[in-house]
Amino acid sequence: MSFVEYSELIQEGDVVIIFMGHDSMMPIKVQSGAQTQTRYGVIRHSSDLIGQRFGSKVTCSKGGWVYVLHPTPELWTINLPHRTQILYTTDIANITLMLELKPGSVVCESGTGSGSLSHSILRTIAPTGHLHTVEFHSQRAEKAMQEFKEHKVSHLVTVRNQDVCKDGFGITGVADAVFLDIPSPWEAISHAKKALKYKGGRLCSFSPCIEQVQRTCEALLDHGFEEICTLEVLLRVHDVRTVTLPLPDFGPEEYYADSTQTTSDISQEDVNTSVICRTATPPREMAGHTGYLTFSSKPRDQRCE
Ligand SMILES: C[S@@+](CC[C@H](N)C(=O)[O-])C[C@H]1O[C@@H](n2cnc3c(N)ncnc32)[C@H](O)[C@@H]1O
Repeated sequence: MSFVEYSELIQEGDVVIIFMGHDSMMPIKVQSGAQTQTRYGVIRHSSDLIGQRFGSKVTCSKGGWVYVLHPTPELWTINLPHRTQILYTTDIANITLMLELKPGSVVCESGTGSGSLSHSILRTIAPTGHLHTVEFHSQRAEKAMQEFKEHKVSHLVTVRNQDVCKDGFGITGVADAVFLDIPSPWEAISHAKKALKYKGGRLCSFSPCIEQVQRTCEALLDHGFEEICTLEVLLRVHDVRTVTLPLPDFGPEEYYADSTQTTSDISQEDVNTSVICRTATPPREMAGHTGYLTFSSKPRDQRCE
């Protein structure tokens, strides 16, 4: 199992997502001889998991069943152990699109945090790209390295335990894109510029407060970045329900005289009845603020042509 390649069968050491419902999942590491307790009973790793197909239905000791899913970055984001605030898939999808990430991209990221975004970046840039991720909290950097190894993506990522605002990303002129999720991104813009390719590249900074956005935009302008644009991505979940609606009033009966349908074709019952239909309504209020995403482009460095 790897986060960047699909495997058919579950093996010792794999991470498996135990799916008990859309809002009830947990990640487990498969170890022969180990057991995992669920509300449906025990799952025995040796007999119930190892050698089974990813996606199978597994019956637990109390007779209930769960699905055993192959991990994906999306499933990891909603199941990972939180060491920090994390980015969720709605923002991650836009970051991936707007940074123009693709297989082979070289990307810089800081801070690594809990590695939620890192896993999505890695899946997108595999098999030939590379992620340089910088985290100044030593235990978080250590834990991220360990997870990348367990998830078989460590060949695609370099974790540096340093302050990105002081020491930068540790590379010069090779990145296609830079992503910042730190409290003072404006202090890292010069380092981002240095890390990006001489022919240019894309930058994104995530900040929850508009004052942080303002300072970052000023720093981006000072360093010659172009196409600066800030987005807030809101997930609008529509509520699907059944409603009863009165039939529309098409006016007095004589109006039917000109139509192909005559009044005798329409029964009084039809005219007076309501229709039952399925409808979807958006929420009246949106309490979904995560943060602002500020994107910009570094233009080609004229001096290096
Ligand atoms: C909100 S978390 C990042 C979460 C990450 N984007 C994710 O999706 O899991 C911010 C991280 O940045 C780190 N950090 C803050 N300032 C930093 C700096 N100057 N250099 C390196 N890391 C920094 C913090 O230690 C923290 O782990």
